[in-house]
Amino acid sequence: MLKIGLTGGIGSGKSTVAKIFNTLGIPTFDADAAAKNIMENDAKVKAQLINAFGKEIFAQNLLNKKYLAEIVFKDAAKLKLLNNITHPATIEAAKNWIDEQSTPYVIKEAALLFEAKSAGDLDFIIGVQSPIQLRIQRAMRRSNISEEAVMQRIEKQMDNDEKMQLCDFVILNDEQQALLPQVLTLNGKFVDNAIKKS
Ligand SMILES: CC(C)(COP(=O)(O)OP(=O)(O)OC[C@H]1O[C@@H](n2cnc3c(N)ncnc32)[C@H](O)[C@@H]1O)[C@@H](O)C(=O)NCCC(=O)NCCS
Ligand SMILES: Nc1ncnc2c1ncn2[C@@H]1O[C@H](COP(=O)(O)OP(=O)(O)OP(=O)(O)O)[C@@H](O)[C@H]1O
Repeated sequence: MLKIGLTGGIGSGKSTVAKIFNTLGIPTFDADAAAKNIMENDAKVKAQLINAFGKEIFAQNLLNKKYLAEIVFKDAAKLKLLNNITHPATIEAAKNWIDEQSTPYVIKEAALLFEAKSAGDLDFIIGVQSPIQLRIQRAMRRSNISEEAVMQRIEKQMDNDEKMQLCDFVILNDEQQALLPQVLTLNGKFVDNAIKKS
């Protein structure tokens, strides 16, 4: 089975592209959602988080995302501490999930594939590219945060041009080019490749 990574900066449209693959019957793993699930439900991770950031980051067992985001995206050392707690468990969850799938290929969607050094296990990586102004507007609207807060996150991610150069394929999500034909072309390539590999 082929393992395909799907990455891109904040607001680039990764989840939107992942949904299209999903409608074609391709299973997709969402690393952001998995990380949140682990943070709220894995007792060991939860204890490490409380130890690092205080019990205030949980309210009635739910992660107070706004509060935690305000702490970590302002402070590189605290973000590193958070990443060191969440990334190994999320990478492990992705591996376990991939082992359970049986389609010709699967998609792992993660904003930080390269930053978290989890790209090595994948056969191909798709990057989703969007103009920076669109990304900022989408992220502001989607998460109800300020432009400054979006910029703080962008500064913590790998330079976008560098990220796209590391990808095998790039999908352009500029709201001019249609996404579906781009996804269908890649789907054809991956199915062919999976057949050759088997
Ligand atoms: C800090 C948290 C609580 C903020 O939650 P919030 O709902 O506001 O954002 P969400 O998780 O939906 O992320 C939105 C986008 O922010 C960016 N982002 C998230 N975490 C990080 C990070 N550690 N470093 C850089 N950018 C990040 C990504 O582009 C992501 O797609 C949350 O992002 C988190 O728990 N992050 C740590 C886990 C993690 O690394 N997730 C990403 C796995 S790829
Ligand atoms: N082509 C598009 N046309 C219209 N809206 C779009 C398009 N692509 C993305 N969006 C919107 O922009 C927002 C961000 O998109 P999406 O969640 O897919 O990005 P993402 O890369 O997964 O973001 P993040 O890293 O911030 O989680 C969403 O509200 C989505 O509906």
